[in-house]
Amino acid sequence: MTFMAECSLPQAFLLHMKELLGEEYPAFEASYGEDRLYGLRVNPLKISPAAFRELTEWELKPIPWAPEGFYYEEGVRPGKHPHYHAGLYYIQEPSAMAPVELLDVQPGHRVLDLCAAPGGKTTQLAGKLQGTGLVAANDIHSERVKALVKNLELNGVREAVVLNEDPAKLQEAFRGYFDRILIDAPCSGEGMFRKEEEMAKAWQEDWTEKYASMQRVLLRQAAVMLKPGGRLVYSTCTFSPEENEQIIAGFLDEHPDFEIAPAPELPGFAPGRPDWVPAGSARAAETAGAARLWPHRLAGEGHFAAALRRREAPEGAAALAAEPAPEARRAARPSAKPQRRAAGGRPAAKAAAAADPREALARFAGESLAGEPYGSAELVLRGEHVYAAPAGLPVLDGIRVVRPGWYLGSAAKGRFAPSHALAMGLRAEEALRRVNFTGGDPRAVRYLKGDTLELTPEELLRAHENVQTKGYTLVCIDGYPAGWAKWQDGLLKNEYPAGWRWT
Ligand SMILES: C[S@@+](CC[C@H](N)C(=O)[O-])C[C@H]1O[C@@H](n2cnc3c(N)ncnc32)[C@H](O)[C@@H]1O
Repeated sequence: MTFMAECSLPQAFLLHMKELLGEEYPAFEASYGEDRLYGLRVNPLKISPAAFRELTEWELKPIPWAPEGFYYEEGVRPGKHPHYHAGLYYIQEPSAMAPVELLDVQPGHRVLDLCAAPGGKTTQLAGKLQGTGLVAANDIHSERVKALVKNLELNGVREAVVLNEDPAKLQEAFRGYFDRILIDAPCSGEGMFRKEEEMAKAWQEDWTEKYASMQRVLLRQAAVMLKPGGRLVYSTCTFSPEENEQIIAGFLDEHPDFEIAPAPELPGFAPGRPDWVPAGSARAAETAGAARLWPHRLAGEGHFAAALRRREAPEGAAALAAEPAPEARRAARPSAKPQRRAAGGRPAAKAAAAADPREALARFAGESLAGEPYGSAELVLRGEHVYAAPAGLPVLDGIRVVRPGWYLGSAAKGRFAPSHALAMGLRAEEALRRVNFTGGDPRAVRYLKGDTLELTPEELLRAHENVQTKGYTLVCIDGYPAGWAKWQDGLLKNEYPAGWRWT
């Protein structure tokens, strides 16, 4: 027995795995003696994997199942690099990159990430959407939603709405609405033991049943929100069949309009195990189409993912099944001109009575942006705060909406203060005034620490000579936005948010 298995893994877990894996068990157990693996995923909303590999000095090895995923060497600290603060990559465990790859997200899709915090998979989904469609990122725990919001902002995701709601309440508003749904379910986390020893210490034998009952409910709720012809991926980072094949088999038995979309044959992926489903399930055999990522069969900590397709409804029934909820119908009504409404049901006229933040935004855009990067998005107001909401969302009255869209900034007394999220969602050339530091320039880190910097007028890059030197300046690192500053008289006044600073 390895040191790790002997010292820290729960005995009941090991016995269960031994029983399940039989001959394969020694290899599984030995994997706990191996070093954990480190992964990052390049953010295609910012940079292509090839361009990032050119830019970085790190040695990166491709992760076979994720085109943007790479292993990095132990000792590298990707969270402590200016490129991290420019949102060029997300640090993610390699096998956790698999579920989104099975979801087959295409540009223009409406995607739901039902259990999204802290947002690793949401940022991956957003990358697949390439700035089109929308991703609704939901999590039931409000504290965890804060990290989700931050990660979406850091990664420059524009087309996201962030929800903090019980899925039971989402069902009506989003009935038959989504093309793709990811349920990265809360689970007993057995695949995290090598990465986080604390998880192994906390694990309890009854967790599998506790989580399985939550997972059954989540899957049923998600199914209601999927369009006929749509696809849903259910994933966990645990090995127990009770939380994996048994959940899928039970769901298929209850839902004749769903079928497994078999996982692609990728290096190291193992099939699901129908033999681990107790007798009595009519559709257990189909669970072979799921993917199991085992730590002894591939370079990753372990995951389970099953892709499910909702069959197209027969003619006639199709219209009924895809019928959106009344709220969705109202919002989906075509209008001649993009609506500009106040959030939370407040009449737009009332919200605009004082000074309209949208006018302040338009003035700011004229002075500091090349056009209006939020395009035809619906501008949503919350007091003095302005958001660009993705098109086609249903009305979300009664639902806790943490972010109704891309947060653009706020206007107090008619002056617009652009948000950090706006800076992170821009491309460098969308700002009229910018400064660029290389990743190796000490001023990049000083900017991220919140320092005021000296900057000659020659270093200030203006889109054309009519742009005033004084004003909001987009600070870029190796050409990628990292935040705002204000240039005046040779000084770059730092606008990097206090809570984000490099420490
Ligand atoms: C495995 S984690 C998600 C990790 C995330 N997908 C990522 O890649 O960063 C599961 C999440 O489910 C959330 N959760 C638990 N019960 C939930 C429920 N009933 N509805 C929505 N989210 C729930 C937890 O707060 C937790 O953040």
